[in-house]
Amino acid sequence: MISISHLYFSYTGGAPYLLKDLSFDIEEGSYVSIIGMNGAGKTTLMRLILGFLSPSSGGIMVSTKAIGYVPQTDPTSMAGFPITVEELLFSFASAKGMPRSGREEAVENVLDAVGMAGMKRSLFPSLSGGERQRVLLARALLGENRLLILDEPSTGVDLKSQRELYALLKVLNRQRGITIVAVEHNLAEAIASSTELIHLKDGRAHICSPAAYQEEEKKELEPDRNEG
Ligand SMILES: Nc1ncnc2c1ncn2[C@@H]1O[C@H](COP(=O)(O)OP(=O)(O)OP(=O)(O)O)[C@@H](O)[C@H]1O
Repeated sequence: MISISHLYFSYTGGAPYLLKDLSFDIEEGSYVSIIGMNGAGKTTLMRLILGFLSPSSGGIMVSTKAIGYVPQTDPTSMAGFPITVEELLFSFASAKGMPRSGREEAVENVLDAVGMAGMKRSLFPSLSGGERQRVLLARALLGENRLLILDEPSTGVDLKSQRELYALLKVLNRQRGITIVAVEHNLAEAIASSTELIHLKDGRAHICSPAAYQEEEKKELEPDRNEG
């Protein structure tokens, strides 16, 4: 679904590169979390995949245009803009050029999918962090999107709502076959939810299963038994 080949990127256009010679594929139906230290380039890689940035060299191929993007929720945004959940989704459906006749059903369906149908008349700014995140997820699902790209989905979401949110993402991935790519600070959830991890370190990408990642981390923490 996404194929990255010998990708180099720097914000200055030349060396030193933030991302160096990245090559990997993200298969349809996978749930991939991009992890790494602050400043490792996670958001940059996500923006490259979304096409908001262009590689310095190398290529990125994304085989679908049906991409839903879930940005980080900002609790202060839209505070003075009293739009209801339903209105927010209608305006997005309309901006996407979705035919008027199908909009109501499409909005109902995506709100159902994220468990927010009962709150469609609520004002968006009055919702909790977790509820807002669900509405943004619903918005990203409009138009039968098959690829969801999320930027730190648990930011501003309390622990209980985080658990619900990741359970929902897993259902969308495992049961509906939606491919998920998430920039993730929440390592525990990344390990529990993902089928693969992309670990960015020193400009390189290490692709591994969550189990292999945990094994590697354990080895790094263990004292070297052969020493002494
Ligand atoms: N528009 C920009 N122009 C120049 N440098 C930038 C720009 N955006 C990010 N950077 C720099 O690129 C590096 C990687 O940033 P990026 O946001 O991709 O990292 P990250 O892994 O997402 O970090 P974090 O975990 O802190 O969110 C950082 O050193 C950052 O300062």
